[in-house]
Amino acid sequence: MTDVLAPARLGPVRLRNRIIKAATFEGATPDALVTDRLIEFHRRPARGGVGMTTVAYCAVSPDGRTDRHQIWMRDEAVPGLRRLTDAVHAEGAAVSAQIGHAGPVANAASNRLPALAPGRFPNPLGMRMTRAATVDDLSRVVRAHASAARLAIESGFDAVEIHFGHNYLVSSFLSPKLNRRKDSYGGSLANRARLALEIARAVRDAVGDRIAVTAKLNMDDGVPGGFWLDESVQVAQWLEAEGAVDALELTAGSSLLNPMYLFTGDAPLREFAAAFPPPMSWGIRASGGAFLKSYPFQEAYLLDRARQFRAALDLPLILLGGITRLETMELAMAEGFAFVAMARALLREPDLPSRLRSGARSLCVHCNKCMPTIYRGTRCVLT
Ligand SMILES: Cc1cc2nc3c(=O)[nH]c(=O)nc-3n(C[C@H](O)[C@H](O)[C@H](O)COP(=O)(O)O)c2cc1C
Repeated sequence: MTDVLAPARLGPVRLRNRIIKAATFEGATPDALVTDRLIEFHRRPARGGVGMTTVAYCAVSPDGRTDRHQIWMRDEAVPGLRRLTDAVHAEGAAVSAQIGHAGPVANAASNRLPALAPGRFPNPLGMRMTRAATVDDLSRVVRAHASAARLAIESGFDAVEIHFGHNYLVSSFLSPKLNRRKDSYGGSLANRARLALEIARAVRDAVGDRIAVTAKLNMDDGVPGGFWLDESVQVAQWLEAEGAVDALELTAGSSLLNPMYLFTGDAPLREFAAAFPPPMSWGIRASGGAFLKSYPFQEAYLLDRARQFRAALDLPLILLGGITRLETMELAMAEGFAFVAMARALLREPDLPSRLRSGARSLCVHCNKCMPTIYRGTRCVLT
């Protein structure tokens, strides 16, 4: 059986094992540039034994950030990113840059730029209306992904992960609920998936086989009328046919409409509301139960859905979602997944991978109180 702790190939890159640190926005880039704190954030899981860590989030343009404190890929960011990738490599791990455009999840007020979306609708984070993207906007976004991927190579990254999930821009185009366009980017699934495929192709053309390309794709949005498995499997098959990605990481949920669906576990309503100034905090508290719905946590809670992709594709797949134990990783390997990705368990214990073989158990309790810390420096509140 495939050993999750043995070296593996991800496209052109060799990883020392099959455990990937999933993207968790670090809240460590106040000037939208790399800081020592961001480097330390990634050095820890690298030293702790992951095969690859993922820097989140590297927006492809200033309006593609969820807020103005996030890095966007530009020449000025390269020297800092180079220091970061050197630090991770020195620990023996590889490093991926999550690139993407936040679309309707962008905070327009913070960015001082409109949030792009398939159409015009309220953007709760910036308390503004989104701007319906024109075809020219979309071409600019496609080119920006290619350029971000080229900068990732220049910065020493081993991979880029394109964000196709969580109702960020591409995921909002995939959603039949959010995308009501009448042009060639709306309507049929082929039209709603056009942006995803154009971006994947542009990124692959830009990087060739110099680095690995992965995409983090929503299997479902967790929203009535949203993007659902049957459509997502088809999009994954189109991505496979394009040969544009070396692996797919399977996720779920909507940062815009149902954030807890991403995570499962407790909904940290009080802590989340406290992360915002009034009147946002009052609004969150008032509508909290509806916005921050809690779902019971289960080990490998995305596995049932991910199996449908495993059955329909040859492409290497990365299983994500509530993976905390070596047995679960072994199960994922036995079921044909090529990698596993972990987020919260590695915030709790960045060195967990190095202790798995000796029987270590994760101390993460899925309280999700790490989630609202993204505004002040992402961390596990229990450490
Ligand atoms: C604090 C925090 C920040 C996150 N930030 C991102 C992000 O920037 N991009 C992303 O795609 N997912 C983000 N996620 C989601 C994780 O990558 C992952 O999909 C989710 O936590 C489920 O994995 P887990 O059960 O191993 O935690 C974040 C999760 C947490 C807890």
